[in-house]
Amino acid sequence: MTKAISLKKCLFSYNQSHKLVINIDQLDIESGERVFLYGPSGHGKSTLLNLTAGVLKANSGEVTVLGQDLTKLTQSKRDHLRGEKIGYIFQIFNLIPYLTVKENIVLPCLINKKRALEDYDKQAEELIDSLGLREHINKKVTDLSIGQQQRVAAARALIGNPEMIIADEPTSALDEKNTREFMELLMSVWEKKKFTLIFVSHDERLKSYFSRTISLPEINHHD
Ligand SMILES: Nc1ncnc2c1ncn2[C@@H]1O[C@H](COP(=O)(O)OP(=O)(O)OP(=O)(O)O)[C@@H](O)[C@H]1O
Repeated sequence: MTKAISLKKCLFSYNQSHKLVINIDQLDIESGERVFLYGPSGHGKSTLLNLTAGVLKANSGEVTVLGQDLTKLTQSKRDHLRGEKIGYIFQIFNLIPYLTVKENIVLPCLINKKRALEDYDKQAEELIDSLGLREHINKKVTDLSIGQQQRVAAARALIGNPEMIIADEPTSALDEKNTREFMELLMSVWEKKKFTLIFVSHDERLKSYFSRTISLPEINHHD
């Protein structure tokens, strides 16, 4: 199996002279793995996701993501890699309020050519069906419930078949029923596409959906 993510002796602090927020000796995630990353607040979960998505750059060490060492790439090359190969689902959904459900979903294809498959319109339609959004397709996203909005955000992350999906506490605004529905839909799409899935939550009950659990306090020896 090839590695989707490999961190070696990775150190990161928000300010060079201040405390280490990330101090990870080794972390490997295989392509196609579904990984549940959990840990209490402040243990660096979002920081680690931002390092693997190339939003942040490690102070030292190696952060190899989808075959490229991000510590050796410029900000703009890291941005390109993220736009082409990584779908990000946020805690706050970051949808564009004045666009419809479908317009929000196809946005990555308009911004990034490599995400724009020839049949991206067809794929948007398929995701709309898979995620139970058919009756809402032409509504503005602000007219949707919170659970529905998070499914739009998931479809937007999934369009264009990114190799990796990073989800940062995507269920934290959802109630129990919507959380269950969201998890089941995300897993049913994973069954079809087998992308690498890195899912962060402080809610340990969700770990049963994943093939591996990583406890951040066990691997991150931060200050
Ligand atoms: N932009 C920033 N500038 C300086 N320090 C930051 C910044 N973002 C986070 N931190 C600090 O880095 C540490 C890790 O934060 P991070 O958000 O990665 O943790 P987390 O595990 O995701 O927490 P939560 O579960 O509360 O979201 C915290 O001590 C936090 O205060």
